[in-house]
Amino acid sequence: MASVARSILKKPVKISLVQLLSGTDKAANLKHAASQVAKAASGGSNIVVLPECFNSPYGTEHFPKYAEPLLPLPPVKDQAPSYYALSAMAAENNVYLIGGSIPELNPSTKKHYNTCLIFGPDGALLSIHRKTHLFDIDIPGKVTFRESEVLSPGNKVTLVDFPEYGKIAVAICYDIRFPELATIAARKGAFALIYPGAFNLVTGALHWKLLAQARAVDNQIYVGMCSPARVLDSSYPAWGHSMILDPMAAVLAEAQEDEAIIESELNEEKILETRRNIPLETQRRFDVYPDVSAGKVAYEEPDLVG
Ligand SMILES: NC(=O)CC(=O)C(=O)O
Repeated sequence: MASVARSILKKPVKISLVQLLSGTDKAANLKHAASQVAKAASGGSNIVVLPECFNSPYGTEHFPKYAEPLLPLPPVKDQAPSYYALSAMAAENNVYLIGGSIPELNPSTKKHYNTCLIFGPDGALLSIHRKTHLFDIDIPGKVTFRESEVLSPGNKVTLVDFPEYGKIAVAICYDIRFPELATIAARKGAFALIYPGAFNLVTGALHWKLLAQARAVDNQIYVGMCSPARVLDSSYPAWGHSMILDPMAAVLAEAQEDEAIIESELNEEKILETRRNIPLETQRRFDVYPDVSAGKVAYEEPDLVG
């Protein structure tokens, strides 16, 4: 039997997911995001989450046009308006901000990424997650998408320490389909898995809630999935239905398709109770499936920040 890191949530924390309505005007998107983050914070949230590609439309044709150079950190102010807008949103509202994602350009390699920036309440950058599994699918006649035509993948599991509360794993959208990433983060002590994500009307209807519940029930921790609001006349209408689930995979809060802010309070007792009642962590049989735990984990690699 294997021992695992306990999930630690030092004190209850209120989290808000902003299901944001974005359009084609980046400056307007940033301004609107700032007003919605302020609204979420004024309701008492300590952690606020924005959706995938909150500053731009979602689509391979849009990524290069909206991309900002972030490296070397800190980025040049007038080239990275989204970075500085997110930092200001966190500082002005005294919240931790999981800044959805933005298209990123690495100016030296010319590679593009789908990148989440995470800021602390003082406005300092805490971590960066680049979407690790690119969304390349083809369901004939329904949905075809090839992020890899434009984007490069990130290469790590991102576990962010929020010193007052504990650790949160952050990944983006298609990353949720890979349970290994979530399980590694949970074993390293995360109390929540947060996924900014933009599923579509085909896969959203089939898999969005299923995957959220699967990751919660696999790992017995909180899960949050934060979508853009649905814009039916856009090239990629998002599924919406941002949701927060508890460690038993019960839905605590769910948006519909329109812009909305959903919130929940997370506490450690619910994690511990779930793990007491269904004690998966002491029942695992790594002697039967040792390869699952033996892989080299890129989480150990240096983060871009720090
Ligand atoms: N947009 C994504 O990255 C993922 C998605 O829509 C899906 O997995 O389905």
